[in-house]
Amino acid sequence: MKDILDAIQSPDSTPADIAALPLPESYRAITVHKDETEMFAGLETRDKDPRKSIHLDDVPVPELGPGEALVAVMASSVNYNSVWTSIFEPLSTFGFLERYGRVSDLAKRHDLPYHVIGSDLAGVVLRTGPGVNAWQAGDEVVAHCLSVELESSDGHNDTMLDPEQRIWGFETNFGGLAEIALVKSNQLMPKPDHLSWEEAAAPGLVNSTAYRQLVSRNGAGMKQGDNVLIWGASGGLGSYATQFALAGGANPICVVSSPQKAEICRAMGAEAIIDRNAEGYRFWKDENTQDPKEWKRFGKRIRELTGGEDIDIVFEHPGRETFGASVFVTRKGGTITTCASTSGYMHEYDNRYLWMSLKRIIGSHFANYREAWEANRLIAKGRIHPTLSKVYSLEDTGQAAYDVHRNLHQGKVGVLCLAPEEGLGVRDREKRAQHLDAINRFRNI
Ligand SMILES: C/C=C/C(=O)SCCNC(=O)CCNC(=O)[C@H](O)C(C)(C)COP(=O)(O)OP(=O)(O)OC[C@H]1O[C@@H](n2cnc3c(N)ncnc32)[C@H](O)[C@@H]1OP(=O)(O)O
Ligand SMILES: NC(=O)C1=CN([C@@H]2O[C@H](COP(=O)(O)OP(=O)(O)OC[C@H]3O[C@@H](n4cnc5c(N)ncnc54)[C@H](OP(=O)(O)O)[C@@H]3O)[C@@H](O)[C@H]2O)C=CC1
Repeated sequence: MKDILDAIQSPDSTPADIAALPLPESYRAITVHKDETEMFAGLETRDKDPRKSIHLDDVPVPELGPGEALVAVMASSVNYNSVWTSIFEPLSTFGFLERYGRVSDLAKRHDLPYHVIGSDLAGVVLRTGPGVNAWQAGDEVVAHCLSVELESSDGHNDTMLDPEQRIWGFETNFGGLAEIALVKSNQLMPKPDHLSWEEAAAPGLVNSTAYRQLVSRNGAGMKQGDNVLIWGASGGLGSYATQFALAGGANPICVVSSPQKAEICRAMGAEAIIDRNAEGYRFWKDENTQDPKEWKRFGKRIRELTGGEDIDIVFEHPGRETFGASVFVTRKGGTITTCASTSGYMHEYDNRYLWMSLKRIIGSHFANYREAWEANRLIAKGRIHPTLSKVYSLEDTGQAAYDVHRNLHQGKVGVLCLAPEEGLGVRDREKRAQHLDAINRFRNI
């Protein structure tokens, strides 16, 4: 692995040099173990500790198949899906690997007693499989996390609709929180050249998801002037949704839970900010009963911030706790677009406010190939910026996942895999200098 790192870091290395490097037999990877899926049985969700289930193991390098690439991972990032994997909720991800393993002989590689997790990477292509022409050894890349087979016509207009659609590193094995990752070559995209490895690895999953959910016609199709309510506006998804709203001429109404997070939103350029903690909204009176008076108080606050207007688009992901309020505060004909249910997936809302006011709920999930590419292009052009706050070593990934699970983090949390330190991998210093403040906005808060 040292030879690989030396070659990547040497300015004299050619693609042929990288292609000629022998692959190691094994590599260090963040895993969860199949024989531990019951380890948290009986505990409350918040008490399930990713530091106990996440391991750093030496695992064999997987066989490379047609249309695939092996990538030396310089840096990765923690996504909430790795938190779900590590607490075995809502399902153990080993069920996904078993199901994938039944698809073909090649897919059987993924069905193992350990799961190498992680759905983001920035790194360097080491090897490509038969049929890969667009990428070669030595290319500096990021990878989006959409894995599809594309053998059914269902996915030919929108690759997210492929019946064999999976999230790499969550529903497949050999993910990005590791020194080497296995991807389909169609997941590869050029690494933004003004960013370091860890900055480039941070946006992928959440930026692409926010792009489809908010901007794309497959999601809410946001337009100029829209009032967009963004839950968790300084979190992983929200920090990109806020940037898309601002860059697209919309008006983000940012919901956060602390003065520091409010300050981050202000620094991004948002003006309408609600501190849900300071204002003490309690949308649920008890576990089974919502309080419409609280929805109204929340809606009144939104009207104060918008000069009397209601919400055109709600960017939803907290789920059960907020969904009733989200449906209520949306304007006539408006849209609630949801990609998750962090606080619980059995939602409850007053349907009269949906049908009588002709509102729409749109389900959104990651992004198709093209949307992921467009979202990455905006990062590469310096129109949207990474929101990296803190960087951990591969050894400390369990702690990084714990921080995200406990909502102790800001924006995105990075992980160094092969990169020996932060700040490496920047190729275009001039472009970087133009955007330096924005790139560092979330750092060390
Ligand atoms: C990019 C990052 C993203 C994120 O972070 S997202 C957040 C993390 N992700 C999650 O939390 C999602 C985790 N996934 C899940 O919870 C589950 O993945 C689903 C609930 C989405 C699906 O459940 P399942 O059990 O995997 O599949 P079924 O579709 O419920 O299939 C079970 C059986 O039900 C049958 N079935 C499905 N639809 C119908 C129908 N319309 N009518 C009759 N039967 C149906 C199937 O065929 C199958 O059957 P048979 O067990 O016999 O094979
Ligand atoms: N379907 C898909 O493609 C994707 C789904 N997801 C899912 O989306 C969810 C969020 O992911 P991500 O943004 O990366 O996570 P983060 O934890 O980084 O951010 C989520 C933010 O939501 C806010 N929040 C959390 N709980 C609540 C609550 N009960 N009520 C109101 N606000 C809350 C918090 O902000 P604050 O405390 O400041 O209010 C938090 O910072 C996860 O469940 C994840 O699995 C993520 C990416 C893709």
